[in-house]
Amino acid sequence: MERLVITGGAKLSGEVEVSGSKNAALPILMGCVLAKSPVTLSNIPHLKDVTTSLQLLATLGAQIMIDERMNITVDASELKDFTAPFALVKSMRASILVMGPLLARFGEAHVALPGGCAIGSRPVDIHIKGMEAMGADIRIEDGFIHAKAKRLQGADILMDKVTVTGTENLLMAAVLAEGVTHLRNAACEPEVTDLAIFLTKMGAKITGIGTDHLVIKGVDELNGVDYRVIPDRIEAGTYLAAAAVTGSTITVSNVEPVHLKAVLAKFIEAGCDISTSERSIKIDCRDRQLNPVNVETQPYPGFPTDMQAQFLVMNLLASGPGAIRETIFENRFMHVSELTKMGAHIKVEGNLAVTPGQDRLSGVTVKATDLRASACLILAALVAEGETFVEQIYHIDRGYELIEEKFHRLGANIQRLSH
Ligand SMILES: CC(=O)N[C@H]1[C@@H](OP(=O)(O)OP(=O)(O)OC[C@H]2O[C@@H](n3ccc(=O)[nH]c3=O)[C@H](O)[C@@H]2O)O[C@H](CO)[C@@H](O)[C@@H]1O
Ligand SMILES: C=C(OP(=O)(O)O)C(=O)O
Repeated sequence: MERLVITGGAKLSGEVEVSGSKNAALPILMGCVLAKSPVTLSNIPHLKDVTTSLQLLATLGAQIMIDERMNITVDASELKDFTAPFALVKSMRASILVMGPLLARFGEAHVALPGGCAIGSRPVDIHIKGMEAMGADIRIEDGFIHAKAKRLQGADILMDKVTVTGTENLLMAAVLAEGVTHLRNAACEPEVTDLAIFLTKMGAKITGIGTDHLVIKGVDELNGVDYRVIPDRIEAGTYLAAAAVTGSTITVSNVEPVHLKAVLAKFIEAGCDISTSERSIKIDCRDRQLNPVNVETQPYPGFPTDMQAQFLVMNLLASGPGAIRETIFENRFMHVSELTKMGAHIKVEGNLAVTPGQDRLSGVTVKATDLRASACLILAALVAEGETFVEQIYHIDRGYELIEEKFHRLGANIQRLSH
């Protein structure tokens, strides 16, 4: 079992380049199923979830080619299978995103039900209801969602909750449907927008991109394109938080600062100096103690739930009491018990995590429980006294490309151990 060992206390410096966005790459990879000719994607991060997506596409019969610059070509012109097996869906919930494209183009999809995940129950009822509203016949049997439709029909869909993958799945279903679809209360995350722009380049007719009301006029077919995926705003935010907790100054490059507006506002409130240029963000937190901040997670453009764990570590080390309220997922404080092992004082009441503020943590052995929990344990380890061993790091490999190399280049004392 691989694990990370981190010796705390090093200051960070220099520049780190952010990889392509996981949460944009995954729906766009699934969106390749919609095209009659090959799609070539660049800035795709080298991550476990991307490998799983490519395995899924290959299982369906797509041809995959990867060139020496890591551009990925997906040729889904002829697919022979419409089933997403449990083995793949269980390791990556985003596999559900193959349902909309398969149903829209081939009239058939069989997708294993995604299991309960560490951060909450994460149902897919909104995806299913939306596709039913578009005329799909859906049955759940033997742990699979079986969906069929002659041709999906445009519909007026008001989603009960703001759901990122729900919006993406229904958007991909709608682009080849007959007639006009309205997706109301749609998620506005930059990753949804990136998918919509990608689909538009393939020939889809979508208006309202970037708003909570998407209007899609179905077309008969979509064609392959070359497309570059946006940078990962959560990876960028994680490195900025690492600089904040270690009292360092670093520059994060290949980033879209506008995607991090709510997050940057909280860094500034925490007392960090932030300066942005078109594609980079510089943070300077030298010679100061962080101010505590109050954070409430919200759909975009609000503060992202995927940055909540990292800000909890910032609050831990702040000069006074701070509070983090998680409103998106009902069980996203799994990192709290691991941080407590490191000497953290955190009181959780329902969806609120309150920290009094403290100035030291101790290195121990901790377990990563989910992707962003693993990131926050690394941040805590960077400041802890002594060595911290982070176990179950397969979680982190789902979402952070070359994490120990990137941190090492910034000056952190971090190593991957294979035993
Ligand atoms: C691959 C990907 O893009 N993952 C992101 C996506 O997850 P994901 O798309 O799974 O998260 P959602 O936006 O769907 O979830 C938001 C809330 O809606 C609920 N819900 C969702 C769908 C549904 O059919 N019914 C329902 O009740 C969920 O349980 C949750 O409470 O958005 C989350 C919220 O920004 C991020 O944390 C994840 O990193
Ligand atoms: C929760 C996350 O991912 P996923 O939806 O793929 O589990 C995440 O990226 O923080």
